Amino acid sequence: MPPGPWSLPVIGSIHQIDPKQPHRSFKKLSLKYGGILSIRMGLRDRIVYITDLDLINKIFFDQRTSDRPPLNVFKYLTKDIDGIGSSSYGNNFKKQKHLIVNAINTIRNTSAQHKIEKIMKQYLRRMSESEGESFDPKESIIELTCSLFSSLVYGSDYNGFNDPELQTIISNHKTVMDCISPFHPLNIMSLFWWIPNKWLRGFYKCIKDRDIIITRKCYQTKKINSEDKNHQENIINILLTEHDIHEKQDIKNLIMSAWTVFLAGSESVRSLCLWTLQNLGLYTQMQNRIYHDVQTVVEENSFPNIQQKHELPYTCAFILETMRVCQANVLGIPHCTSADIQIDNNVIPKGTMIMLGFWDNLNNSKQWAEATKFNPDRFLDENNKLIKYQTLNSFIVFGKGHRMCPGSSITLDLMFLFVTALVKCFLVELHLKDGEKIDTNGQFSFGLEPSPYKIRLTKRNNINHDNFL
Ligand code: HEM
Repeated sequence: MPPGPWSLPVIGSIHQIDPKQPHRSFKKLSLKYGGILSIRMGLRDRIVYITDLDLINKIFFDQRTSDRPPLNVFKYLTKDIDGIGSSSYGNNFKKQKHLIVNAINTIRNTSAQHKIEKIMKQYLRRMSESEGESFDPKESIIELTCSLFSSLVYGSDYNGFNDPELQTIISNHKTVMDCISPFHPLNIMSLFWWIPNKWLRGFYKCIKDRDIIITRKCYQTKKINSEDKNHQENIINILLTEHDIHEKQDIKNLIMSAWTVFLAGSESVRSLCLWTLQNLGLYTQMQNRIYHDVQTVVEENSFPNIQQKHELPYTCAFILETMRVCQANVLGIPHCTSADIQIDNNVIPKGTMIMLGFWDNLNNSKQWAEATKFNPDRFLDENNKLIKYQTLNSFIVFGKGHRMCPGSSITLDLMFLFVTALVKCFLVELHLKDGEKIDTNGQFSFGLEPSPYKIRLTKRNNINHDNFL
């Protein structure tokens, strides 16, 4: 095993990791032990942490490092059904991933614009009600993202954010995300999975609710009106109708994969929306530039269209730079070895969990000039065209290779419509008390999200909100 800190009985070296900023603790350890190290957290075997970019890229493309660790929380979440996020690398995984990638692409080409536009309008109408007041945007962003992904994945068409089913999904989602954190007591001390406790009770209730809701969705989705198919298309429907299903297990796997897409998508986009709002408020000149570009490209009182992404490269660069500096998945999603392997002179046994230094590489001066500076222009070439992020070796925001995120393109579509529509309607300002400074370090739960902050939205004068919304 690679070198690493010594460990205490029971807790291992968990005391050396700050649960609010684990990526910074891991960075400190890597300065001492190098680009690959091992550490014991709690009662579990040593895990391997890798921050060396060349090694990370090898991990992404090696089948033997493309399993997921058998974490208790994943096991109970998925009930041992092989959904896309948690299943081991193999034929079933490859089939599921292929189906999911195709389903997401179909949605992008059919209903995405219609669905996102409809829900963004609900969100903007809601924001107009609190116009001029200062507020914490977190709750409304959770409602927005859960609503968006309920629509994209299940085809849910809620009449506003107060819908009781949507509210149940939101509250369960919060509980599940807390329990998934690698630093949650349930994941550090596996003992808690067998002793009755409040976390377990909350967790099981969410899983029960989820199963009831998804089952209902699967029945409802069959009723899609074929005349308006394009607008109503959703991921569950595509998966269940367009692919050969030979056995019951296939259906279970597909449904679990769709739920994973809901969970992974809504959670990552939620965090990204919050970072984006914060950055729009922090960098007002950049917000003005985005606004000016949007006014030039998007017609008066028209809602922006995903196709206009190509005409608004600075807006896309702003989104990519937010992802680089404010990467939510600071430690990625853990990988696991499926065989004994040798990495950089170290023998890593089969079944070892591997965590990757995403944040470290995205905020490292070795990879990015003036890495700590927020500078969207780094994603534009000399002709002001957007540089393809796929060509940048160190832009590992979505991972690469076998376990790469299947939601990368739809994330950019969603974020593009979020930023352009919001900025077209409102001036976004941070609300800070006298002398107050914003904490840009963020707080870790499952991913890294901004510490609480308040914003104020002011309506743009030259837009007719009634026509636009
Ligand atoms: C801010 C946006 C997002 C970021 C930064 C992000 C990042 C990531 C990362 C780093 C991984 C793990 C890669 C690895 O293990 O090597 C991942 C996996 C995954 N993401 Fe995303 N993601 C985002 C949005 C989305 C969206 C919108 C969806 C769904 C539409 C999605 C669905 C998934 C799924 C299902 C996996 C598991 C893939 C697998 O295990 O093979 N993500 N994502």
